[in-house]
Amino acid sequence: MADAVLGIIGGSGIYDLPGLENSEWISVESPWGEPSDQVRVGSIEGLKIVFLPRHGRGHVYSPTTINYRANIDVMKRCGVTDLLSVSACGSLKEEHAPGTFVLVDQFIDRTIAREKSFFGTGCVAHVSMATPVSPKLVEAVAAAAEAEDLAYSKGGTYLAMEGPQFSSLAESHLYRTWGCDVIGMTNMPEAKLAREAEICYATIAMVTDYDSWHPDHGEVDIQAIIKVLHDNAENAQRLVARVARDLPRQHQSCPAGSDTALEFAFMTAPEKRDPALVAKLDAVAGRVLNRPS
Ligand SMILES: CSC[C@H]1O[C@H](OP(=O)(O)O)[C@H](O)[C@@H]1O
Ligand SMILES: Nc1ncnc2[nH]cnc12
Repeated sequence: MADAVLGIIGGSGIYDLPGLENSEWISVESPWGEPSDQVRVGSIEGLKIVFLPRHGRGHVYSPTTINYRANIDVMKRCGVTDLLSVSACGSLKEEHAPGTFVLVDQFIDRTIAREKSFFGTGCVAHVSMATPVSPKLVEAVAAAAEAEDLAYSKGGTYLAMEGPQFSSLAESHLYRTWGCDVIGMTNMPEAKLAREAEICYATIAMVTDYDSWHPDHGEVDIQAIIKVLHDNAENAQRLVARVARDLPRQHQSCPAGSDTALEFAFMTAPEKRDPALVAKLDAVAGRVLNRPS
C-alpha cells in the first residue's frame, strides 16, 4: 500500500489551514483549467497534507463557477489518496442544530450547470456512486470528533442544489420529505469527480442554519451563517488536525472501492480513444489508461 496523503478542501469560511509543518502555497497546473487557488502543501506529524480553499482565498468562485475538475485533478497530481471536504450546510432536520458536524454518507445531486465528469466522447467510463463516501475515512473523522469532544452525527444525506440563491420554502419542505439531512451547493459534482479520480472522499458538513423550513427560525440569513462559520472555524480546524494526527500512514484500501473505481469502468475501445482526452486524463486515470498491456 502507498503512503497516505490527506487532501482537505476548505469550504466557506475556511480559506487556510494553520498548524501545518513546513508548509508553502504552491501553484499546480491542470489540463482541466484553473483550480480555485494555489494549494498549501505541508505535513502534520509526518503525514503529507494538501489544502485547497474551494472558493479561492477571498471567496472568488461561486458554487457554479468553481472548476471542480481542475480542483480534483490538482489533488490527484499532489498524490492525495484521502480527501476531506469541509463544507457549510443548512440543516433539514431538527436534530442537526447549527454547530453540529454531520458526517454524511449519501448525496442527492440536483445541480444542473456544472461539468460532472472527466470522461466523455472518445473516452467513456462509468463508475459506481452507490457508496459515495469512504467508510474508513468517515470512521477516522468520527473517532477524531469523539476524541476532540465535538458534536457530530454519523450518516445522513446531503442534497446538493445549484444555488447561489437559497431554497424556496416549498423546495426546503420537499427535500425534507425525501429524508435529506443537510443541504449545500458544492459537494456535487466534487464527490463524483473524486470517485472518478480514485480518491477516497468524505464530507464534514458543518451546519450553519435551518434552511428555510423551520417554523422557529427565520429565512436563511448570510450574516447569521457567517457568524456560525466564524464561531466554528476553530472547531473544524481542530477536527481536521486530529484526523491528520491519527490517520494511518499507509493508505488503507477502501471498502467502497474508491481506489479501484476505474479498474473495469472504461467502455471505449482502446483504438477508438481520443488521444487528446487520454492525455488530459494522465493524473486522474493514468493508473489504468497508461498501464503497459
Ligand atoms: C456561505 S453559505 C453558502 C455556501 O456555503 C457552502 O459552501 P461550501 O460547501 O464550500 O462550504 C454552500 O454550499 C454554499 O456554497
Ligand atoms: N441553507 C443552505 N442551503 C444551501 N447551502 C447552504 N450553505 C449553508 N447553508 C445553506
